[in-house]
Amino acid sequence: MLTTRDFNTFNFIDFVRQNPEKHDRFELEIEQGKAIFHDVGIVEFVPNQVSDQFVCLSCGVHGNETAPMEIISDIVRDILVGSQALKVNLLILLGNPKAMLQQERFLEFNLNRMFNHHWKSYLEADANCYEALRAKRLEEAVKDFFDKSPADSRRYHYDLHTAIRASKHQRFAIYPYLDGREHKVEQLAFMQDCGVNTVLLYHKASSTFSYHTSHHFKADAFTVELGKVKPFGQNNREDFKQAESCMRQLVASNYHFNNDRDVDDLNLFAVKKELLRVSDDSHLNVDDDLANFTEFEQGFELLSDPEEPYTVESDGEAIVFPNNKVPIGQRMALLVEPVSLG
Ligand SMILES: O=C(O)CCC(=O)N[C@@H](CCC(=O)O)C(=O)O
Ligand SMILES: [Zn+2]
Repeated sequence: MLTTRDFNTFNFIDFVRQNPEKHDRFELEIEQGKAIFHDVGIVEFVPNQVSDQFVCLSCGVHGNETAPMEIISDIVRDILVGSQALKVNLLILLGNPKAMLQQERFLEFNLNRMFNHHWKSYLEADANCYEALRAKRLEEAVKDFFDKSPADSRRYHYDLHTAIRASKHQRFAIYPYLDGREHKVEQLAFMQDCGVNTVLLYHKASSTFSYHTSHHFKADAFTVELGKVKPFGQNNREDFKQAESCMRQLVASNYHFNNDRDVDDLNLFAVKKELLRVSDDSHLNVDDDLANFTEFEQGFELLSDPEEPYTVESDGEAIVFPNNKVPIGQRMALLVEPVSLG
């Protein structure tokens, strides 16, 4: 149990490390409101003054993506201490505690392919599947949180990640499919302010966390890739300064979303095609360390497969998230092309 004395030295990552399985729910009165420790890696902050903003910040959905966890841990400590203003309803999530303990992307299955209720089929196959149980728990947590938000309130979810490999665009975000709703200039401008100069517009429903909250709660949601995967303690926090500062402004209700902003400098891409593993023989003909957004020339056989190979159709098609180590049926890469806002 925590006491006020511990706040200055509180480290959210260590706290999760010490209680990776389960802990009882407990509440703390803090100067700025209330902190509710619902479960492992699930903390809600309720500000003293009623707010119509409901912000969810998640990190560690992949256990080896350490920089966002370090940032969120510092924000949690500073709210507890009182040096970070708390003016919004805030839900903090550390996605995959057990994978975090091992600094692995996941234990058995990719947690970020289990949202939008996809965990159900994994639980049917194995009732103890850790990642499926965790996806279910995280879905409950965001539901309980956003269900408290009145219809006319603002809901946000930024799911913070780092990518496996380098990227031609150092920071980029995925704007999940909006089921026909319009992309918001204010959100793209927020990404720009976070130091994210590239946004990928997703083309269909998916099983990611950001699509889940966007779809079910109409949250303004993004998966944000803030840099490259590194072990704990080896992240250069300067590289993440802009994003951290924007998240802190959001929590303090000091960030002003503006739909009149100019986002012409942003690189926008749309998904042209998802390359799926269709058989054991599916193989991407790229180096493991190929940078995200690398472009290819027409005619290059990018994906070899006896049944469904893929040859680049036009110059300039670029690849994002290439991964030869995914199970059959999952995406091996995204093929993207530049677009402008319609
Ligand atoms: O670097 C990689 O190959 C993967 C980085 C990562 O974890 N990306 C997310 C993107 C989620 C989305 O499409 O919104 C993921 O693959 O889960
Ligand atoms: Zn990730």
